[in-house]
Amino acid sequence: MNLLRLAAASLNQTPLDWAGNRQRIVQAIEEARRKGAGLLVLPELAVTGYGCEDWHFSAAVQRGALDSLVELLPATHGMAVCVGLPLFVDERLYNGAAMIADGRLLGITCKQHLATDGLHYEPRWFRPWPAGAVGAINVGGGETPVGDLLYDLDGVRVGVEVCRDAWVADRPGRRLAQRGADVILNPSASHFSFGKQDVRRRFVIEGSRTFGVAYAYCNLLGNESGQSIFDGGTLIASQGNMVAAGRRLRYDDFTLSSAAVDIDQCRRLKSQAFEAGPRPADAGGATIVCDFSPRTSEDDSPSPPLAAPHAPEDPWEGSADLKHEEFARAVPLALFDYLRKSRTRGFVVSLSGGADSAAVALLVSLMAREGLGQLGAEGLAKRLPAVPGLEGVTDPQELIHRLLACVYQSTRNSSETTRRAAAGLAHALGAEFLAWDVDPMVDRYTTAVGEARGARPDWEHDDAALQNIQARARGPGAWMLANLRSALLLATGNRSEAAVGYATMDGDTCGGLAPIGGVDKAYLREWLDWMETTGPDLTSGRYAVAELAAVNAQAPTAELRPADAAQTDEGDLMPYPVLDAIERAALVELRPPLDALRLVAPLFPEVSREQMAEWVERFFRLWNANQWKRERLAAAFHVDDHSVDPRGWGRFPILSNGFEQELEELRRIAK
Ligand SMILES: Nc1ncnc2c1ncn2[C@@H]1O[C@H](COP(=O)(O)OP(=O)(O)OC[C@H]2O[C@@H]([n+]3cccc(C(=O)O)c3)[C@H](O)[C@@H]2O)[C@@H](O)[C@H]1O
Ligand SMILES: Nc1ncnc2c1ncn2[C@@H]1O[C@H](COP(=O)(O)OP(=O)(O)OP(=O)(O)O)[C@@H](O)[C@H]1O
Ligand SMILES: NC(=O)CC[C@H](N)C(=O)O
Repeated sequence: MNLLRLAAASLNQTPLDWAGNRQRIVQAIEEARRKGAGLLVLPELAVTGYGCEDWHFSAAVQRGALDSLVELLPATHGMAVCVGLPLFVDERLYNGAAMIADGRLLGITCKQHLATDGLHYEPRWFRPWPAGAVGAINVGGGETPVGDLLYDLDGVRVGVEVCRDAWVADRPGRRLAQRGADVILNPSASHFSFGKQDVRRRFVIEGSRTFGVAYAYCNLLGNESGQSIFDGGTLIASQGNMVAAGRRLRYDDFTLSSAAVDIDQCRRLKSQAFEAGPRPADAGGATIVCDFSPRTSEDDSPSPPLAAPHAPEDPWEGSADLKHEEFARAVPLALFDYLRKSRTRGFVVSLSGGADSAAVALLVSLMAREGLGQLGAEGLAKRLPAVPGLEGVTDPQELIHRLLACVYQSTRNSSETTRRAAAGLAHALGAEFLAWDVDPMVDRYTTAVGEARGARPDWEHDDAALQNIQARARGPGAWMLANLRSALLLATGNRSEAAVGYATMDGDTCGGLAPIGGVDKAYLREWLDWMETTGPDLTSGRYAVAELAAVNAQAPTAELRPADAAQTDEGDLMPYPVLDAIERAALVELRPPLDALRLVAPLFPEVSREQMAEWVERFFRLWNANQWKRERLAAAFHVDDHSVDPRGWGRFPILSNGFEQELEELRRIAK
């Protein structure tokens, strides 16, 4: 048998953390060696971190990456390892993946298809490497080939697709297979979004089947640099079957999977099924030959196909509620890494008893529970050295009490229902709960401004100003509490309200981080219902919060107008499911108002066309008027396939003509 034990590791890296990134790389190499692996793939740009932003341009960073690579060489003794780093060649910067074998740097493959989609802006820093081209650079005093390379490790031929290379129709994998690749490695930095792992599984399995290779995929893990979440979730496929799949969304520094693949069987499949045509004479590229053999010991056997294409330890991956499970894991992990990497001591949430702030507090508690479940008390305390007093805390409620403070801030328009819901939820989670009244502050401002202007604001004429002063009066106290605890103030805004600016700037937008800014309100309410009755299947068991009933029973309301106005969000705006449908038509599909109406109207047959036209117009007007606000919202995690965050997915001019002509057309035709 011609067996090779392949390993793929996901790493929780941090931009510019030279020593830490190296340490995790070395730990993964050691673990792979313990598992008997001969070849290991590590994530894209793992040496520097993927999210270095404009510091990718820095010559010092580029030199630091090569120095780090040279330092790593001895750690690869007895193994072949592929690891990503930026590379400056002939006045241009490339996204590279170095292949090291038994301490020797063989070459660096460069990414051919840069990520430009969604929240990726790679072409700002990197250039795509032309297929077939080969160059050279000097690393550590030696000439190293770079570019479109195939590595021949004592007869086992290994090629590399760097992340997006595998997402395009014209995959380099096909040419690598034609040139004789037995194995393709994919070092990735592929951000989390709902359901996306299934796409990755498909191209890994299909790559292995159609190219007749063994395919090993790895990704970054956790919240690397602030906003993007990475799943981890290593994958290894052979002959069209998944043979290893790592666990996703873990709190570890790294995770590793390995599988033994039979190179002879891959070659058999290739000769029987791969439409390679004649071996191309002019495909270009270079094959780097090395006498190091990555093959496994005699007593290994080929790994059998997995029963399901995900980690066998994680049945939640096959759940009908996968989206809810993913949300309950991805955002808490992102919060954990944010807390850890920002070296702050915990979180503060202004808790209203409504859905948004309840969801934010709940996500923090899920972070604490799952962090404790996965890492144990000692492991968790070690990962959060900036938070005092965590040593020996084994009770999740006690842990949450240390990490989360919630405050209810009433005005005369607050109700007993919301106060009780807030107190009940904070208690159920174990969070510290405080309450104070902000009415005196609201009164002071209203009186002072009114007296100075010679007219006290009233509800008939000054509705928005009187609402906003209440939301703003809640800011200073919440910030003060965050300062006192050296904690992060979490903003509670969701994507639906960001789309239409339904929030007070410097009021309920206060905060440094917006955990639910990436999801729409209709989904959030669905998730909260599920959290009340079912909940995720955590390490410590299934976790549902019955006390959410008091939150879920309410219609979303800002509670800013006097009680007799019976204010609701949907009364001010439109039903949230309608808002989300218009948002998708307008922001994802970039449809003008009339097209949006034609798309959305059939989804809600109970709504008259006139009413729907009014809501479509309202959406476009509010969307247009509030770009400036979105530019100032706290950073949100990217979790859905789109977002309204101008730093990431959704860009729009702050000033524009506001669809005036298109809205005129909408009104004319809708009548
Ligand atoms: N293009 C532009 N560039 C820069 N700044 C711009 C601007 N246009 C307005 N502005 C400024 O923004 C101000 C208006 O913005 P802002 O003060 O935020 O207030 P605004 O957007 O007018 O009103 C806030 C809305 O959010 C709702 N709300 C508030 C709080 C909580 C909740 C809830 O759901 O709980 C809902 C409230 O019912 C109201 O409909 C203007 O006075 C002006 O100074
Ligand atoms: N009485 C309150 N005490 C503390 N914070 C409040 C209070 N009222 C509003 N807030 C803050 O303002 C935010 C915005 O209110 P908003 O109504 O949009 O959200 P919510 O009350 O959490 O949910 P919902 O919209 O479903 O009622 C809240 O999430 C909360 O952080
Ligand atoms: N780093 C990348 O190349 C990302 C590619 C791909 N579009 C993804 O999101 O996974």
